[in-house]
Amino acid sequence: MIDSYLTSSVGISKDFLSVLLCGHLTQNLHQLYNGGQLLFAGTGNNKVVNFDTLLRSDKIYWLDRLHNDPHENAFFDLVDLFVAYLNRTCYAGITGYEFHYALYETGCFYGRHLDSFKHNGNRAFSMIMYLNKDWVKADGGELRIYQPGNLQDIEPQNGKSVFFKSTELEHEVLKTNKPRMSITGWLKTD
Ligand SMILES: O=C(O)CCC(=O)C(=O)O
Ligand SMILES: [Fe+2]
Repeated sequence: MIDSYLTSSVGISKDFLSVLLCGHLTQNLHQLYNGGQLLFAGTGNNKVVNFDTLLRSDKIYWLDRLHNDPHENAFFDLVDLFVAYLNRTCYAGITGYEFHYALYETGCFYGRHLDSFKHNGNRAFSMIMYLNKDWVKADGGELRIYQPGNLQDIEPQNGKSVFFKSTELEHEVLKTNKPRMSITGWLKTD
């Protein structure tokens, strides 16, 4: 993931999460969704909310070690290893992170945006991991990344992870034709 990030500014790994862990996390996400625990991403915030609800229609739930969920914790263990490696080899200076599950219902999208705004200024890197078995092109829901003179469309296939600088790359999620699941997060600096 880091190699491809260094060559093209967009890191992609096909198997950052194992198939087994993807299965468990997908199950968690289904349970949270069926239990009504996923909430519209803008809900309950400050004035940023109005802007967000026009732009995005995904539902989210924040992961937390305090949930004591073995699979969420296995996920965080993996992120800890990745962050330690990134800090050691690239002097990235990451001191924290935040991750949420996301579910885009059929017809949902997330318009073109940058992840790092004033209100979440210390987001350094964006990471997205997809939890969608048997995703095909007709399902839509690509992550579209804008680089100067170049559009990159990434299909949200199971286990695939994407990594890029939050302050630099604008991106959007194209309309999905079936429910689309992921874990999205940010590596942060002080
Ligand atoms: O799910 C994706 O592919 C991207 C999500 C995203 O851009 C975000 O949550 O900020
Ligand atoms: Fe984003």
